[in-house]
Amino acid sequence: MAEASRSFYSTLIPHFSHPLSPIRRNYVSPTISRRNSICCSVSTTSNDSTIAPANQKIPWGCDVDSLENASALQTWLSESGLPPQKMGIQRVEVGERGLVALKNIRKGENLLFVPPSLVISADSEWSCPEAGEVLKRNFVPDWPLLATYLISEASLMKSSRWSNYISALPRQPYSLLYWTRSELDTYLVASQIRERAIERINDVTGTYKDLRLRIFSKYPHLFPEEVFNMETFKWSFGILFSRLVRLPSMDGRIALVPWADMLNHSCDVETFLDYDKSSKGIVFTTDRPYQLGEQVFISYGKKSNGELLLSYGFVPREGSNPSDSAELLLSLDKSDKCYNEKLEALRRHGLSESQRFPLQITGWPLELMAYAYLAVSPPSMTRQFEEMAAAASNKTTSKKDSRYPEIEEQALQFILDSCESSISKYTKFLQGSGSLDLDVTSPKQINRKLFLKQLAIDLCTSERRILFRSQYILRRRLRDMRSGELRALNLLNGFRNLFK
Ligand SMILES: C[S@@+](CC[C@H](N)C(=O)[O-])C[C@H]1O[C@@H](n2cnc3c(N)ncnc32)[C@H](O)[C@@H]1O
Repeated sequence: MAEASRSFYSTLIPHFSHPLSPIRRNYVSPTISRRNSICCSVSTTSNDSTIAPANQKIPWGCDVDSLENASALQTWLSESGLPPQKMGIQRVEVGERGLVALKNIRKGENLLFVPPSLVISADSEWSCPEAGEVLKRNFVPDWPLLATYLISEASLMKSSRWSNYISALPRQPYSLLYWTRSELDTYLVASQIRERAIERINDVTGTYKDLRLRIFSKYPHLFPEEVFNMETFKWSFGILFSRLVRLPSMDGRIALVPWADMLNHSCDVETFLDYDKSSKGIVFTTDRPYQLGEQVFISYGKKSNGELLLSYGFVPREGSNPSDSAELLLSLDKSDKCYNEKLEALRRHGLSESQRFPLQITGWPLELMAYAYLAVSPPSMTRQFEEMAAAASNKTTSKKDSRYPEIEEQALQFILDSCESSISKYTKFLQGSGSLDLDVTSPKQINRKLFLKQLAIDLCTSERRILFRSQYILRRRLRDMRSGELRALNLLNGFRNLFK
């Protein structure tokens, strides 16, 4: 459940990179439910899955709302050293299963303690030690290592130490990893999160293919294809994306924390899981009081609605997420006389001809403005291309707030045009999708397609709202700027007439 976005909280994580197949680094948004949030169904029946046909059923895990497996997990955890807790697993309104207060809880109270012996990390012992040694000898990084570990332990069923934990994990975790390419293309046509989902799917596919080529194929007795295949990797990565925790007090180590990973996300809370050095366990302290029976939440990090959909498969209620953002795509004009010079300058700073920038309801980043200056600057400003490109990159060292008054109006108009073309894509999708308003909290209640469509509608509505706000601000600024110019021109003409 961590996020390795730029801010490294102990959040539940989506971002991984692996040296086997280098991940493409994008400009990451700095910051991404109706009544209650709704999740995406993952039980795909179509066979146009981007990764692999989803016809092979994962033989482990349970239905996402299974309380039976969750209570077996609770019993096993208590027997294995989990101290008595102030919360219990129950069916909940937000997130299907979750943790609920078993007594009144004060603000600032420590609500959870999971000993390190019950945590899964890259250092965990393998039931099949030989398999673990092979991966470590090949310097497989933490993300793919943990994904392989999870499959390896899951395949051992009852003989794995983690059998009760794995049985309580969702058989089909929610996330955009489970949307087929045609679902992404149809429902997320307007949103930039579609690109992020495709990149992520490609990264997972690439990681699996690299592991297969370099390791699994060489040790088929340790990694048989019936067990270690694309489908099982999709499952294990889905679990990692939606449940992994980054622990700041352990140098940002990533881990699966059974029990703690039953906590659902709320945009209203700011508490995170972390390792507590004095009590030597994973803890979390409440930032508000809870009453007996109330659902307890943590924060998965300051993520936009799109990022939450991407990794966790749900979209918070419109306007309820202060970290929400919508990505705006800006591109250089290919017919620009200085196109090549601008592109080279961008490339020198790790950028390309098209870049995504996050817009928030409160405004947009300086990098976006710098990119816009570069995009509209005339040949006479060639000498400034370099500093504009540097400011457009997200490197903290470059000066970002340079202003170029002579092209400010064109830059703002350029952003406005991109904003309006993006709005029209959202509007086309939303109008085409009709006013579907399904009051559902479980994917089981509804046909998969309708369910995904509703998620897409929720996402697009919230992203378009941010774009509308930016459009309003941009139009107002341009209007003020132009009326100011007009006034100055009138004044000048007045003087001229006077002297005539
Ligand atoms: C770390 S798990 C939390 C426990 C999970 N509910 C379970 O029963 O296994 C993260 C998953 O919980 C669900 N979830 C968490 N917060 C949610 C929210 N605010 N709204 C809807 N679903 C949520 C999503 O399915 C997400 O992928």
